[in-house]
Amino acid sequence: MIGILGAGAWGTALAQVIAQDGEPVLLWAFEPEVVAAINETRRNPVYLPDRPLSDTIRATGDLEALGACDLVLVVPPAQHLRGLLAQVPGTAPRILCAKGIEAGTGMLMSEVAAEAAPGAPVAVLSGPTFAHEVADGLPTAVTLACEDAALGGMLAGRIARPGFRPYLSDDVIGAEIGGAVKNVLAIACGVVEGAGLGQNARAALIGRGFAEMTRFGLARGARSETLAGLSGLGDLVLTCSSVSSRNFSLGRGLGLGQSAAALLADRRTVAEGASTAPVLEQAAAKVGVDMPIVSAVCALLAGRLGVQEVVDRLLARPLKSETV
Ligand SMILES: NC(=O)c1ccc[n+]([C@@H]2O[C@H](COP(=O)([O-])OP(=O)(O)OC[C@H]3O[C@@H](n4cnc5c(N)ncnc54)[C@H](O)[C@@H]3O)[C@@H](O)[C@H]2O)c1
Ligand SMILES: O=P(O)(O)OC[C@H](O)CO
Repeated sequence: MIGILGAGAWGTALAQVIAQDGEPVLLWAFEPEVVAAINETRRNPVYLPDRPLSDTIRATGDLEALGACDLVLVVPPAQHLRGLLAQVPGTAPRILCAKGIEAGTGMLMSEVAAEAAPGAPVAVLSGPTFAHEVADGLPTAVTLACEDAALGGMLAGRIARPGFRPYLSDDVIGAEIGGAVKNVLAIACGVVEGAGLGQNARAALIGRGFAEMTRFGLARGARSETLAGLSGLGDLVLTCSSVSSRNFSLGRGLGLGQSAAALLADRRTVAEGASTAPVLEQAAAKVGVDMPIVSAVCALLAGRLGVQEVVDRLLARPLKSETV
């Protein structure tokens, strides 16, 4: 049986994909009301409303119950991954689906998992995947990265479905960096939208943001073809183009003049870029990588600079070569 840790929009959508052919899925939810709603109404009204769920999905609030699963998809917000994963017994493979960098440690999710769940092999699932589209069965392709090619192939076979196509990679760090960095860049693109800076500016941010992602990724040992693939450029384009992205929507609010504190207060859904941005800025400085767009997002989120100041500063930087 496949277990899923986290019944937000993404964990619930993944449960629905996997259960579509009748495979049993055990879905752990943090909130008791979500557990009850899924089991009693076949819906997740909090995080994925209006999508009927398969009868073979059973929800639980007991993390230890995931120990009975032969594969666990790990889908909580990045900042909760360590504490939750440490409570799941056993050494069954874990597929890490959260996109972010841990605050305080600067660790990628695979590095956190190595500490929190030693002995359990890990893979990373990342790519352009709006949960509501996946839950609706629309065609989706993802990167599934695993250092052990044989295990990766086995895991791909376990989760592939007719409309859900994993592409294999052995570049775990590359897949993680693409997913974490694009969330921060999506905030920047949302700012462009909210402030009415135009489509040229949005395309420039995607292009130069990808240069930042590539510089940082290469410095951390990622491969350029991974960053140019589904989990990097693919997800960057998706998330920088639509208010379906929570990160883009957060940026749009900043661009409209709202404060980050007001935008982040009381929200139940996660915008991972907000917590990843400052730790990414620190991690980049540590490896000597310049990430001016990421730094601009940090300044906006912290309220140190306004939108116009950030734009002026980015445009006033010394002229330079386009190459990464
Ligand atoms: N939603 C998507 O389209 C999507 C797609 C791909 C990847 N992801 C990634 O998946 C991860 C989960 O995102 P999501 O969209 O499913 O979440 P969500 O925004 O839909 O829901 C928030 C989640 O946080 C959990 N949560 C809140 N407080 C908690 C606490 N104190 N302890 C533990 N859990 C708590 C909730 O139970 C819920 O599962 C993120 O890293 C996100 O970047 C999301
Ligand atoms: O809504 P966002 O910004 O968290 O993006 C969701 C997914 O990561 C898109 O691939």
